[in-house]
Amino acid sequence: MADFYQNGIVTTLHNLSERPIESLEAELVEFSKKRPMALILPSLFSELEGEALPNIIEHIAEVPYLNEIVIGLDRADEDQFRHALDFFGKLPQHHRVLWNDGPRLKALDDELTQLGLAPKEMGKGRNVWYCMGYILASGKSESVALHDCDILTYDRTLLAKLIYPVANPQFNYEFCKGYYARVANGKINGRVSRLLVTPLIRALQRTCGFNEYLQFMDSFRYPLAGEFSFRRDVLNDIRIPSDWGLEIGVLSEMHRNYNHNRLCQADIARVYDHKHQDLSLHDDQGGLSKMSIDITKALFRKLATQGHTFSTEMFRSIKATYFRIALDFIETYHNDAVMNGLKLDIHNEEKAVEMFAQNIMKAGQNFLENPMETPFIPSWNRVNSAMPDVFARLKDAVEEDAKEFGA
Ligand SMILES: O=C(O)[C@H](O)COP(=O)(O)O
Repeated sequence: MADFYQNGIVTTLHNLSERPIESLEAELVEFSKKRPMALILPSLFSELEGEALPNIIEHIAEVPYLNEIVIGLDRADEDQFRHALDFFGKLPQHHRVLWNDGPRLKALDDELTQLGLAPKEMGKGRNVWYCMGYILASGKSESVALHDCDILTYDRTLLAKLIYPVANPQFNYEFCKGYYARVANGKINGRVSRLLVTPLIRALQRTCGFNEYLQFMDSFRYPLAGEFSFRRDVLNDIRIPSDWGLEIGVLSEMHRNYNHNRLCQADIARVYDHKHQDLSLHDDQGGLSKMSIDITKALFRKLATQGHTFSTEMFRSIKATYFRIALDFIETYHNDAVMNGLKLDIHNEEKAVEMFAQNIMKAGQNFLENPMETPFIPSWNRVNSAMPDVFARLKDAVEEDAKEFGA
């Protein structure tokens, strides 16, 4: 039986019973009358050809409570977009595919670039941002869930549990973050979450002194989960990073905009596995190496907005403190694995920690050299005030694409 502890400052909604999916969904269908629901799927074209997404779509096709599905499609040419329309055409729910590389959405993006309002980097953050804009533009949904398209262990229970906290009209949550055990195929995964994020937050708590934001971040059981849900009004004011700091950035924005009692996390899956990226030991522009630098910079930036000052010496002591804590964590994870009959390769874990430690210095140096650099995409409120017809235009572009390229 799962635990029921509330160890952090954010409410945790656990999996305390094996509640049948039919019973959860029956409730969600009732909720949807008061709070219509949407799902955002940020996807790469390559994921349509992978192992995970076809199964995800089969499951979603069975979901009875969704009012709309918004798919953000990245890295697709015209033929691939046509194929994507066909692929997602299996969904019986109302859905739209945002062809982010198509001429219509590109033209809008170019205009936003001229106003200095477009995302500066390609990637998931940009994709999610346009999907959020589309949800605001369509104005049809009140509660919105978002999850990755590379989940190998997908089951529609994940979606039901993810959206439930923001869908139940008796609950007051504005935002819910998903969590799950990252154990699959006899191994403990989640290298960046386990070996960078948690030990770095603990190291920052030691070096920067008590900080409520760090306590807040430490409350999340899986801070890098790509699954979260929110009420529609969250979308107006959120600023999201376009780099790998997306998940951390979303949590930081929730901390800035809402009281803790409006936020929660929920246990959404018994098992979870996704596509694993390379550690990328020798190239800090790719894989988990780039991810770790972006995440570390996101944490430094947020602390700087809270009045913390940083210097090379400070980063050195953060790195040393991190390193000690992370090595102790490896022992903890190892013992946990052994007791459960799982595998944990200590050598690989230490290699990852050594690289993350170096990347903390790189992120720090980068922060000192470019203190004003920000990967944040402007909020939709700001974009709407600079371009008052932006929502109508975004919606029209998507509709026109659907008309022109659909079957
Ligand atoms: O969640 C994480 O820590 C990263 O996405 C890496 O996950 P992995 O180690 O399971 O590939």
